[in-house]
Amino acid sequence: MLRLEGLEIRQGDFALDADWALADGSVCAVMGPSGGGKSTLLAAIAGFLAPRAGRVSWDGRDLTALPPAARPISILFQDNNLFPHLTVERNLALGIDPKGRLDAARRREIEAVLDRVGLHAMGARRPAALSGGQQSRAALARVLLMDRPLVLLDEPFAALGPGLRMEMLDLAREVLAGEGRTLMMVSHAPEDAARIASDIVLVDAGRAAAPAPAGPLLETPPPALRAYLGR
Ligand SMILES: Nc1ncnc2c1ncn2[C@@H]1O[C@H](COP(=O)(O)OP(=O)(O)OP(=O)(O)O)[C@@H](O)[C@H]1O
Repeated sequence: MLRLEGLEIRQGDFALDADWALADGSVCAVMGPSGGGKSTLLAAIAGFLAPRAGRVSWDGRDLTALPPAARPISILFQDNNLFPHLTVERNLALGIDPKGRLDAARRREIEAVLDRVGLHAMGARRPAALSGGQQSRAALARVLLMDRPLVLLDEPFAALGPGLRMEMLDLAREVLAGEGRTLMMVSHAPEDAARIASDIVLVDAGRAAAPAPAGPLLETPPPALRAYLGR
């Protein structure tokens, strides 16, 4: 279980506090006004930003002092973080081994995750030879291969058209949350949250509120969320 205990994040003049836990297997949308601190919250959980006070823990283990790579977390950003000069297969291999080694067993493992995300036999291509949606699938395949229990999505599908974005959200839920992983995703689109989120964390006015069930919150949004949803 992810737990944020008395977490205080400072970034220049900007301050954000959080004190809550997120149940395992949740699909949690992180919502709130622009500049409210959604990406900052994810960066602190992932370990790219050291908090001024408090702890980030997973299953009771304090992660606060650990570098990002040592945390049970993978993070997916909008640009997908695929190296353009490397094949999809090599990009995926780098997700689990800093040297990106490819032996026969590793190749089979990579082929299997590529199949799961709908990229059968595309491992030899470079990212430029894939469509935008296929690149998103490759990035998702790398997260699958990394097999960490907490996955943070910082608007990875925002550049895709609405139909394709929904397809990718469904796929993310199916292949990631479907196996018991916990998902947190920053989203600007209420329909994203309505589609896959079990919970919503509202980030506003210097505070990341505790996760609350998505259905009731979207149905009767509090003022900060209503403004954000444009209602
Ligand atoms: N490196 C930095 N130094 C100082 N302040 C920063 C830095 N990066 C971001 N900020 C500030 O931190 C606040 C939160 O930014 P953040 O990107 O987390 O917001 P967000 O909710 O993700 O916004 P958006 O929805 O626009 O992406 C903003 O006020 C921003 O100006």
